[in-house]
Amino acid sequence: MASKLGVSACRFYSRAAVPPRFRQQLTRQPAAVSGRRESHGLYNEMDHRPRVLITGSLGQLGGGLARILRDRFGRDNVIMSDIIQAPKEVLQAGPYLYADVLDQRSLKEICVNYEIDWLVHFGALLSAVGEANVPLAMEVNIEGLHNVLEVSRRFNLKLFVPSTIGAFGPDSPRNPTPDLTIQRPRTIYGVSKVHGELMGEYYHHKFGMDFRCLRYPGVISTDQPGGGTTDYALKIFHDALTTKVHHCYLAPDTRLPMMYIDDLLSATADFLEAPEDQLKMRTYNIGAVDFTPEELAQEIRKFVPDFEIIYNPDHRQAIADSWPQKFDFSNASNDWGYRPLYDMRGMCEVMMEALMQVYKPKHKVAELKE
Ligand SMILES: NC(=O)C1=CN([C@@H]2O[C@H](COP(=O)(O)OP(=O)(O)OC[C@H]3O[C@@H](n4cnc5c(N)ncnc54)[C@H](O)[C@@H]3O)[C@@H](O)[C@H]2O)C=CC1
Ligand SMILES: CC(=O)[C@H](N)C(=O)O
Repeated sequence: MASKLGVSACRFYSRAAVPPRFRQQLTRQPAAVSGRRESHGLYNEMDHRPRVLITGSLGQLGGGLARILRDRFGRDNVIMSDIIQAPKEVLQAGPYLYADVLDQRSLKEICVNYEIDWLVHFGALLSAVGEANVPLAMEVNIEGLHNVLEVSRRFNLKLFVPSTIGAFGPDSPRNPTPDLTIQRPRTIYGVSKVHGELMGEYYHHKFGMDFRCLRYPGVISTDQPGGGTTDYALKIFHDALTTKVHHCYLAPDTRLPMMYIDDLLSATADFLEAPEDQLKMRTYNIGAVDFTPEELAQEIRKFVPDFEIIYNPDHRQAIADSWPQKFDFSNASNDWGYRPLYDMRGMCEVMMEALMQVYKPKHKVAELKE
């Protein structure tokens, strides 16, 4: 497991903007990725690696994806962006820009000036935060999506937009939830994500856009989550290693699909690179495990035997009760070879190992079991 720890145990960040002088110095190695547009001169024309822009990249998922894509395509070919100031580590790790997805003109400028080929659209408000501010969620998640769709159409970009288990609702089959079924979500987050799936597929059929979408489950990592309904499954690990008590806002038997971040990031990078002829659909479910808070607490007790969980369900319970309990991701496995590596035990081990590096000096934890 040790080799995997570095992937998720910290965030990866870079420097503020790429000045023109820096861009002119860029030289890149040839590689076999087709579909690269003609260069207008700032970059080496022999380089066929894609240049990728990630919006909303300072959240839970963006830094990790940037690191994987930089390993594959080169440091300077992956441009992180967001509307907040980046920490020093981000600024040192590669290009970082201010980019507001509500500003279509500046997105266009970035795509032209940096010769962007692929756009990964992570800028969003998650489920719990979205319910607390519906007008802002509509702006960022719907108007922001319209902007990236238009920019991608205009400049012939490959566009990746993640969706979520939250794109399903109480009328959907919940155990398991297939790719194609009833979707009547009850949150603005879910409504905006179904809208994103349908708009992307429409742009694919109408304009031939290479739109790709994965429906993610709750993502487990050591990082700070963005304000979703599945966030308890991250905080519980920190609490287990600090106070040894977790106050859970969901009921003990609330089952939700989840996956460890390393699986999610490799799947996303592989899906981005999958040849078009392998894709029978544009939107796929992916997942790995599903568990309840009580099952997760039991697993954590193998590492911290006196760990306690106290249940106080709040408004997030209704959201969780309307979401899938188990995801059917067989189409992703069959069509483009998706295979998660982490089961629940492996995920708990890697989380505990990573967080013990952070908390161990202050807290004694049971030895990891073989
Ligand atoms: N983390 C998870 O468990 C899951 C995430 N997803 C999706 O994956 C994507 C990324 O998720 P996370 O990294 O977890 O989200 P996050 O909430 O941690 O980060 C979102 C980022 O978007 C940025 N943002 C907000 N308004 C913006 C604007 N106007 N312009 C540009 N950026 C803006 C925020 O500053 C933040 O850094 C989202 O679309 C989310 O819906 C889907 C399912 C599960
Ligand atoms: C599953 C998600 O989309 C996200 N983590 C949330 O809980 O809102």
